[in-house]
Amino acid sequence: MAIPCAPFIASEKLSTASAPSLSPSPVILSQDELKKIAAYKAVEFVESGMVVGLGTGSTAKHAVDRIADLLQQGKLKDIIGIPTSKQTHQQASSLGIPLSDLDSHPTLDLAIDGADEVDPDLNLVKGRGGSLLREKMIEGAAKKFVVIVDESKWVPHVGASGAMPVEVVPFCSKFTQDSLGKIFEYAGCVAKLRTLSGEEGGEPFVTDNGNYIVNLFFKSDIGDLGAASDAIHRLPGVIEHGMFIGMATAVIVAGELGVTVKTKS
Ligand SMILES: O=C(CO)[C@H](O)[C@H](O)COP(=O)(O)O
Repeated sequence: MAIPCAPFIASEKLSTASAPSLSPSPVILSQDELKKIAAYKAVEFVESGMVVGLGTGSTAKHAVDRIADLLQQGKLKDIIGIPTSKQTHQQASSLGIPLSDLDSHPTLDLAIDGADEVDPDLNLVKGRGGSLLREKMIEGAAKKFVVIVDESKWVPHVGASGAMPVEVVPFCSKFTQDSLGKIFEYAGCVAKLRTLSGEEGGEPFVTDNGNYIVNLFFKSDIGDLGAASDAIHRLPGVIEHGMFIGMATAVIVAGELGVTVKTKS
């Protein structure tokens, strides 16, 4: 594994400014504080001169803020950020991070992003924020992809905690939705078009690329992820799915007991 792990201490204690020194009662950190801790740890991997993929979502937002702070303090220089969504583009440009894209920078040194699920093999579900296509393109082009999560994202298998999103073309999306459901009938799949309101029949959510999202909900483990991925890709109406199989170089997990880094063995 190329990623250096020395800066990480497995189960390292979290430092909390507000923790009373001799108090036996534990300090309960909010989920957002845990996300921030994981994000700040990941930014320790960013070095001056790097081209860095900037993820999307509430965890990645902390990493973008941190990179901007370090640039402002002069502790980082000459960073080029590649944003994975319009939302992140907006955040990073408002903070003064120089930005580019994959056309101009086809190889990234590092990408940092959150995830919706992480399984024991470090396979991910991403895209519940709707940005899975750009995330997969950009993070797939990175030499190292560091995933930042709080401990609630650990799952025993992909799809265990909720939706696995699939980006589809708007043309006859009902047909594609039904076809996706049929592929995973064996796992009790329910396929639902993502709507702005979250209500069935509502106005569809539209991605940054002008497409729709079909959320797949599984009642049981879908099994072989490679086979599942191939089956989804064979459907012509599909653009991309939210399973990030074997893509993570490292996963930084912040929990009540500390920060751990998981790498593929
Ligand atoms: O894949 C994503 C967006 O498309 C996000 O990384 C994922 O949804 C995690 O979000 P958060 O950090 O807000 O929990």
